[in-house]
Amino acid sequence: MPFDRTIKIAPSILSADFANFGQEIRAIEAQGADWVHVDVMDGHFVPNLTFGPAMCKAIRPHIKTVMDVHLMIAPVDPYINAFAEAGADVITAHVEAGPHIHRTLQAIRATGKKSGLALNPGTPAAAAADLLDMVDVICVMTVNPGFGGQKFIHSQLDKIRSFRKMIGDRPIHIEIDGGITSETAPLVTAAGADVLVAGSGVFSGGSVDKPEVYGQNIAAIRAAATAAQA
Ligand SMILES: O=C(CO)[C@H](O)[C@H](O)COP(=O)(O)O
Ligand SMILES: [Fe+2]
Repeated sequence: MPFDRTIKIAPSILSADFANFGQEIRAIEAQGADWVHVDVMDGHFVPNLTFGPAMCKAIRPHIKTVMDVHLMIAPVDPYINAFAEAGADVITAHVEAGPHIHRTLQAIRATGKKSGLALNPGTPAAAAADLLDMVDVICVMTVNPGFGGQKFIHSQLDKIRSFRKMIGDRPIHIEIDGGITSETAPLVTAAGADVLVAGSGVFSGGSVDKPEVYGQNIAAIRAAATAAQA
């Protein structure tokens, strides 16, 4: 996974057809997805339940790009090896998920995978300041985690700008998760983001029988994002 800051679109399969993940993943990749974002929820850290490592392992052979696993679970540490073995390329944990996030990031790095650190909307950028040497991806949540299709929280733009300054020229992606559309994409890339997760923004209106809609949605988000990139 070589580092560069060209805009990457990471469709979240939370908005895909759950009975058809293999075909859905092949469709979004054929239509231009750069990463595939997988939202793991435990019904405890967030008020929703989705997938575990077995599901990640089952979909892995369908992913040719990057498997970006967003863990919304607490505790995290007992499950890191399972998600690494399931084939994740990026494993992201939440700073709010426990008292020992530095240990969690060490454990992710020890698997040889890229480490991600996610922050809820109520958590300031400063919470990550002493962790940047342990992090490959900062994930700024622009919705409260737990559900797709929520409205973008504009107050997070200042946090993205703070991270852009804090990171400087370190090889750390700034990923934005929640409420990304072709309207909100330019706001976040102007503020400094380079990886854009989009669930409803990519999947709405399309299907495996109408994959060109995924392509149009991805292209519209990418064009708006790229034109505004800081
Ligand atoms: O982590 C998430 C929710 O907790 C999802 O990745 C995110 O909400 C994507 O969905 P949408 O683009 O529809 O907001
Ligand atoms: Fe996510």
